[in-house]
Amino acid sequence: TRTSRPQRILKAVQRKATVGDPQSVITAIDHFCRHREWAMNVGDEKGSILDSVVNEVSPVTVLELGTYCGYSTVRIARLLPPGACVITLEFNPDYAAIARQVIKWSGLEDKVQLVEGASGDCIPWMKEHFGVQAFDLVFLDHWKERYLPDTKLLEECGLIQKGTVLLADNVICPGTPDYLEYVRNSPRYNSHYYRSHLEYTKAEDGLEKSVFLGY
Ligand SMILES: Cc1ncnc2c1ncn2[C@@H]1O[C@H](/C=C/CNC(=O)c2cc(-c3ccc(F)cc3)cc(O)c2O)[C@@H](O)[C@H]1O
Ligand SMILES: [Mg+2]
Repeated sequence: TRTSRPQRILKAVQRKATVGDPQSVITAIDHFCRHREWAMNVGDEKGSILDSVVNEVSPVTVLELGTYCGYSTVRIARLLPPGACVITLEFNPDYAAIARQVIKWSGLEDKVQLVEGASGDCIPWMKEHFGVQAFDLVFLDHWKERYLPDTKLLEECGLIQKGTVLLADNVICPGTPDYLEYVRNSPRYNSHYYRSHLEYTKAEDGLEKSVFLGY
């Protein structure tokens, strides 16, 4: 096919959503992915759980690993008060370009810093480049085998401190067994599994919320 799936998702947003209205962007993507073409957005069901965790944490600085088309970036940013922001990492330049347009369409560009690069390369620069002390919330939704190494890297860089909340997508499907084992068995995390479904399907999936308890 001439266009990519992310390009078709952006077209659906430009056709169906209202500029400056984040909810209409979310609704347009969910409708397209449910009725036209499945895509790996966190989706509406798990997205509502993400919303509730964002509202509970009311974070000032959020880190998202894996922007893709920016669907969860918009979900998170729309709930942030003035002065709060989400830094989202994406190493695929084509996806990053689409996500920038989706985020712009939603009118939330002032609350979002999209960084093009691999998480393993960017995380060590977070403090220096963005003046981040520690993240209040980290949403993990990138390559599943990167969840654990990046969590350890965030710990080593002092970007996870007492009270930081990690929220991980897809802990059942596709699954992140080594990450789950780590956060569930570590005495330094308090973990909770939110049972749900794989986006736009009836398959089981869920989000794991892990609160760092400090050293
Ligand atoms: C180290 C590094 N640094 C920066 N960006 C990175 C990065 N590693 C990946 N990225 C970026 O993040 C997104 C990748 C997301 C990976 N997500 C999934 O694979 C995924 C898959 C499913 C799924 C479930 C059942 C199926 F049958 C098929 C697929 C559902 C999901 O929700 C997923 O998230 C993508 O935009 C990629 O470029
Ligand atoms: Mg996912």
